[in-house]
Amino acid sequence: MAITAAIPLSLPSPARHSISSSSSITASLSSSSSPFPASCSSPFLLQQNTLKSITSHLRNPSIRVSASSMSIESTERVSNASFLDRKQSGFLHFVKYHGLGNDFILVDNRDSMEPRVTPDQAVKLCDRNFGIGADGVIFAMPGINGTDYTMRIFNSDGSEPEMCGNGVRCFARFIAELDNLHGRQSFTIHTGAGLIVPEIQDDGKVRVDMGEPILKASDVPTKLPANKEQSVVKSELDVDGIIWNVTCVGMGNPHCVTFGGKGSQNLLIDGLNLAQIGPKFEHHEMFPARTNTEFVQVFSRSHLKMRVWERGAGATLACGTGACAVVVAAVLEGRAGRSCIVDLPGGPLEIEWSEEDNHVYMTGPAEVVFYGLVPL
Ligand SMILES: N[C@@H](CCC[C@H](N)C(=O)O)C(=O)O
Repeated sequence: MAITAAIPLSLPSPARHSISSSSSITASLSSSSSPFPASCSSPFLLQQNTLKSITSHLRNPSIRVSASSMSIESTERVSNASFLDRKQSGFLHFVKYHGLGNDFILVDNRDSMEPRVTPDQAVKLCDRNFGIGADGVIFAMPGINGTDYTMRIFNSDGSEPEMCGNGVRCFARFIAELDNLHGRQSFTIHTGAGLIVPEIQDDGKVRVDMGEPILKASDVPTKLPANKEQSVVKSELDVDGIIWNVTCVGMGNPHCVTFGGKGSQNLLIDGLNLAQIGPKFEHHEMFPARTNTEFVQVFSRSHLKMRVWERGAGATLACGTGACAVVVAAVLEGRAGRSCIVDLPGGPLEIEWSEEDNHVYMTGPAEVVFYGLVPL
């Protein structure tokens, strides 16, 4: 088995970056039994371990370092073609991205509506010990219904969600690398949650029109009793005998947002044992499609902090759709205004629920982690 990882040493800016002209380095590794060298348990460790030894050679653009188990060449010497254009059968070319630590394997699937990776393979690729390690696998596919692209995603458990906010920002940066956007910084994406429009800003962050939140209980979906507006706001949910107050919001995918239990003032989220309580929300009978759950602490009317237990992925460092759902829930419960900074374990997101068009707008970063090649 073999794996190749190309390591970006200075993070590229989106539309201007081309892989072959960057200062990235391609490392090819071979091992009879493992995709990684003995000293590395994952491609990310490879990046950490090899960075020190290769940075000293960076000033020479035609560097070539060889060792019995490893060869490192500048991309200029390897190929003039894009890394992702070098298709080899039996191997998957991918780029790993993250949005505030919510990490994804991005696959160029623009030639087919059939995902290149099955759900079972996605589970293996996402494994943090035996695979690449990620919260999900995202496919860039041809657009349908007049859109420029289609985005599909598998969670790390192989299930397929309708949408992913951090994933869309990564998707936008991936497309900017793959396609000549002719100076355009914005395009349209068809997702399971409908039309999504990201825009790459000059500072490299991505602002995404996430569309309108879904509040109708049966559409979220939740079986919790709805109020007269047909939504579930600050309703009681019994989780193993503990009563939580929850607001249910759909951002294409389902979210259950809680600011605390019955009678409690302000939830202190740092002390929560997510691994213990998260699955009880996710698989609660009130959520027929399972649910993502956000636990929220309020600092002010424009500053919130959340931790998330994701459906199909567990505790993650960030959740874009979750942050959007949190601001919608905070507004509905009268806890915050429509424009908030939401702190997540991986960093902050700017969220605005526009009064004008009822759409939610999310702004945040998306970064390359590394380029890779893995046998399927
Ligand atoms: N992390 C994502 C959400 C990914 C999908 C989620 N696990 C689900 O099953 O709905 C985000 O940033 O929105």
